[in-house]
This record gives sequence, C-alpha cells and structure tokens, in this order.
Amino acid sequence: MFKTEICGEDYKFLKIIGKGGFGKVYEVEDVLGIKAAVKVIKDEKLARNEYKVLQILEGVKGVPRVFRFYDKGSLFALSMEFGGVCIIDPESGFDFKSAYVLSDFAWKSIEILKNMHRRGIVHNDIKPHQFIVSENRKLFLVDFGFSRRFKNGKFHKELKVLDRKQGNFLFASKNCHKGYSLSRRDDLISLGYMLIYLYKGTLPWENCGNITNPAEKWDKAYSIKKLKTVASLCKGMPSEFSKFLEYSISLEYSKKPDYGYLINIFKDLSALFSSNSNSTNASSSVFSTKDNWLTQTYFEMAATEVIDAPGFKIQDQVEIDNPVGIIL
Ligand SMILES: Nc1ncnc2c1ncn2[C@@H]1O[C@H](COP(=O)(O)OP(=O)(O)OP(=O)(O)O)[C@@H](O)[C@H]1O
Repeated sequence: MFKTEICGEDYKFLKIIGKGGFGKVYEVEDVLGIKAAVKVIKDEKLARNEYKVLQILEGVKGVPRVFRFYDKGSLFALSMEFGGVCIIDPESGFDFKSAYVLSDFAWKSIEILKNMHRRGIVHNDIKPHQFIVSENRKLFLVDFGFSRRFKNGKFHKELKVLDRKQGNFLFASKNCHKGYSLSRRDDLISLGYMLIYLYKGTLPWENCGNITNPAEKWDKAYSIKKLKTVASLCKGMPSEFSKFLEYSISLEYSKKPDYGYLINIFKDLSALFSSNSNSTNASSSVFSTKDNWLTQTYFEMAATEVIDAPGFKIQDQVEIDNPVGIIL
C-alpha cells in the first residue's frame, strides 16, 4: 500500500500501475491535480542507480523527467513524470499487427535509444513493458534500474564476461546469454526481438518461461535462440524487420550503431502505409488493408503536447516533422 510517509504530503495515491520484480509503481497526483508516477523500491542500490540515470537523461525526449528521490531507510522511492499506459495494455488500443503502427513505433523507439545512448547510457532491459504511451500518444521508455554507463570518459568500457544474466530471457540478446557485458547493440537486438513479439504475439523460446529454475530457463531459451535464423524469426513480416535485426546482431561490442540508417528503414516503411491508398501494394507489405483505415485515424493526432509539473522547467520539445501515431 502506498504510504503517505514515503512522499509526505507531496502526492495523493490514485492507483497501483505496475508491480515489477523490484517494487511497485503508483499513479499519484499532486495538490494541483497533476499526475505523477512514484516507483517504490526496496533495493537501495537499484533505486539510487535509477535516480542517477534518470538525472543523466534529463531532457531526453521519451524519458520521463525525474522529480525527487525519497529515502525512508528501508524503502526508497522516486517520483517522475507520469507516462501513461503500457503499449501492450489493451487500454492503449494499439494494434501492432498494423504495419503503420509497428514501423512508427519502431523508428521512434530507436530514436529514444539513440538519444539515451548519446548520453552514454545503455538501458539493458528492453521489453514491451518498458514502453508506455500517454493519452496524447507520447511514447516513453521507463525502468532504468539496470541501466549503466557504457563509456569511461571518452572511451568505451571493455567487454567483460559476467557470471550473471540480466534482463528478461525472452528479449535478451545472445551476447547477454553468453554473459557479456551489454552495450548499445544489445538494446537494439532486444528491440528487434520485441518487434517480432509485438507482431507475432510470441517468440519461439517463449515456452521456456514455464521452466521454474532460472538457470535452466535461460539455458534452454539460449539453445533455441542459437538455432533460429533471423529469416525464420521474421518470416511473414516485411523485410525491414529482418534487416534491422541482422544489422543489430552484426554490430561489434563497442561499435556505434548507424541510427540514421535504422530509423530510415522504418520511417520509409511507415511512409509506405501512411501516404496513400496504394500502400497495401507496397512490395514489402504482408499486412492487411485495414492499415489504410488506421492511417487515416492516426493522421488526425494532435501535435506534441508538453506535460509539465510544478517546479520544473519546460524542456524544449524537438518537433517531429510529420504527424504520426506515436509522439516522442
Ligand atoms: N513514469 C511512469 N508512468 C506511468 N507508468 C509507469 C511509469 N514507470 C513505470 N510505469 C509502469 O509500471 C510498470 C513497472 O515499472 P518498472 O518496469 O519501472 O518496474 P520494475 O519493478 O523494474 O518492473 P520489472 O521488474 O517488471 O522490470 C511499467 O511496466 C509501467 O506500466
């Protein structure tokens, strides 16, 4: 239960919006009725890490602004900008089987990762639950508990082999299974698996989730991942998705990804579906004609709205030139 002792009189509790492995996230509102999210965490190190990372990422479009850190001895909390609902929550209303929605989501997620990486941070736990969307379709990435700096000053950190796995077995890269320290490529690979999952609703190693022993679960999932080619994973999807995953997997540990190339892959694909009624004749289309209908609806979306909270300076919002489904 959300206790007033955690945030004093700063917020009124509205509801629980997330129960993760490490704590709970609450939807709250301040005295002015402005919503915020409060994440309560038991593990001090994780909580402080997330707060620090969010401070480093202050102003990055698509990352919630962090307001305060609360230290209550045995419980820690951080208050941040309220992002909305998870993209896979039925309430969000997204149909990721639509080429327009999926490719629009893809390039905007890559844009968030690009801007986060530019600040020297890798997320390390990319999965659908970490993407949330506001009522006005602003897309946010959350949960920076496992995030790390990948550089020491100017130089990329050296690759280490760790004796632990981190993140989620479903979306973890094969590098993660090998115990390698994670870098920019791994955020992209996890996003690649995630795009397939969003479209197909499953991944071939999903059943491993039934294995109760964590080490066995990870090992079994890895053995299946090793056998699956990118082509077989992306079968039935536009070739852009396999291009993205192939490229991300091919990256060396410390190589800076060509984000522009990746963003354009999906911008071009989404443009195919948003431009005109010929969209379903597009060579890469394997999607249904209802994409045209979706395009019409999505084009009516309002431009980016600045969500602000008292005591916080308004960040400059970088305009996106074409009005699209999900706003960064
Ligand atoms: N700023 C936010 N605004 C709105 N909802 C949020 C926000 N931050 C988190 N949530 C919701 O709470 C859920 C859990 O948050 P988060 O992933 O940060 O917690 P966690 O304990 O690390 O979870 P897990 O162990 O599953 O990774 C998210 O999936 C999201 O639905």
